Amino acid sequence: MTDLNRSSDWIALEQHQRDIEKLHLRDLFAADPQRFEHFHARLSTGQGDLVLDFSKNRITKETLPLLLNLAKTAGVDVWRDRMFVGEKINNTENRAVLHVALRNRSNRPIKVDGQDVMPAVNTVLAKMRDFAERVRNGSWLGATGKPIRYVVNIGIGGSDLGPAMVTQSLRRFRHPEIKFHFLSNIDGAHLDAILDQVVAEETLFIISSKTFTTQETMTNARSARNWLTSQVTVADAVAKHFVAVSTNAKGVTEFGIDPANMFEFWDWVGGRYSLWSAIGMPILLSIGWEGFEQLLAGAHAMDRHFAEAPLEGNLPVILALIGLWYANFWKAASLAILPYAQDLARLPAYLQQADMESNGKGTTRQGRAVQTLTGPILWGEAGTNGQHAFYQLIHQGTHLIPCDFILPAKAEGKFADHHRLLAANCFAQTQALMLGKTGDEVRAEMSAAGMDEGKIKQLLPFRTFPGNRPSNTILLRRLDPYHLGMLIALYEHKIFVQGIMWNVNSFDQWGVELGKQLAGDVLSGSGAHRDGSTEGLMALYDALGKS
Ligand SMILES: O=P(O)(O)OC[C@H]1O[C@H](O)[C@H](O)[C@@H](O)[C@@H]1O
Repeated sequence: MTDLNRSSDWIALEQHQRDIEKLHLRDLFAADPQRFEHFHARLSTGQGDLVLDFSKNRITKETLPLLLNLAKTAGVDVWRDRMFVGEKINNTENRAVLHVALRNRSNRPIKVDGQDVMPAVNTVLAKMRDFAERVRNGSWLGATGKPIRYVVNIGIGGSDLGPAMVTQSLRRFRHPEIKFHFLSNIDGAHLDAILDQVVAEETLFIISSKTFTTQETMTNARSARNWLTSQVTVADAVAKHFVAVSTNAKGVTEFGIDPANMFEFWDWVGGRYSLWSAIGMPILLSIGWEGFEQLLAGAHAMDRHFAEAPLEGNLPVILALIGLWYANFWKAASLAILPYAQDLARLPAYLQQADMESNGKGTTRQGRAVQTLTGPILWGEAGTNGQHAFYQLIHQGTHLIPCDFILPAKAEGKFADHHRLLAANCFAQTQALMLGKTGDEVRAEMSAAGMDEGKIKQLLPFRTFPGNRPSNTILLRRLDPYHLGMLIALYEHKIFVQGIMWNVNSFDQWGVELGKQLAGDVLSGSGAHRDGSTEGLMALYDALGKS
């Protein structure tokens, strides 16, 4: 395949960027009162509504068609179809990429190696449902006969971030009597802090690990097991207080967990795409089967849209193209995710793994060095908190930071009256970024406030805002399982499209291996890869640790 950045489509986009570089969004809006109409897309199903407003971007009506040409040249639609039929598009691991099968509520057969995966998916879902119902209704008892009141998920990366983010995001739908904790860090402080908040006899530990070999998870699991058996001394304690989610049945059995208490998934589920699988067990325990099914249904609705909608009206495709437009043609290195919903506070962390572990790559699918910038540095924080911390840089700093604002429309909960303020801030920020504030406006404002000319002159440069800073706004009808499913799947497919266009394999993660390997060397004292800095630090660590 020829590099996309040498194609005529790419060159046309470079030229187009130069042509519109000087245009200000203010003027583009003034020139086209219908700009919002032209530049927003919406997925409405019976149950859900998700709107993507991309009008506040540095684009004209020529931009998207040019980007769509590039998407077609890259074969986005062909690769998308290959994913949905279960082809092994994860070429470095020779695996299919089928998180879409986990939420395939139509049950249409999807085959891997000639075998339909749907019966196995449905069997595990049924087993999960049965188990979750017993825990939730109090009929699953701990070893001393008490119902479960605490769930501790032990996992890291994809076996932590998805369930933790979704459980927190769907706080309002949670089981009223069960508390959830997510243990991930190898730092004993994490385990300590969580064990302080639970009662052994009423605690269920879920060991979540695709491989069941991850150092952090296995260490925490062993320590948790020791703690539990020291607290609950009756026979069979582990069987009543530990379940496992994994693809590695052998590892689970060796750990001492009954295969009956293991929930399986498969190698065609990437860790960072696994919350829809048995890895979602904490979500299911928290919100119950109906909620979990809604989460799957919302994602499935987005899958169908992604699979079926023409590229020009396809939300994940549009979001991907706009991201690529900034990364490759404006050299914007980062992307800020700004959810205006406190319950979505972990979404940026979740998307960091989803996006950066997927597209943070420098090697093409064919094994050559990529020639363009690839996955963005993703970061963010819930609004309005971020406004009082880092938005300064987004408004007046020297970096171009494209932003995704995310807002549920429905005001809910005990203090729903706050929601108007929240929404007003969200809209105002996107507007401020886009419009900025001209010198004339600042001057008029200051003189209206009675400021003298000397002061006005002095402060003018500091109080002007350049504006022309781009953002998308994603509006959800409400924050519920269905809409969250839509939202997560939107980003998953966005990442997919960008990975195809950058010609990287979004579904491996070799980049995390070296650190793991060296940690092993350091621990064993083999010193195989030692250097002066590391030697020095380790010696001081030993000395200071003993002082
Ligand atoms: O689920 P596990 O096999 O324990 O893996 C947990 C995580 O660790 C790995 O190092 C990868 O970077 C992640 O993609 C993965 O989600």
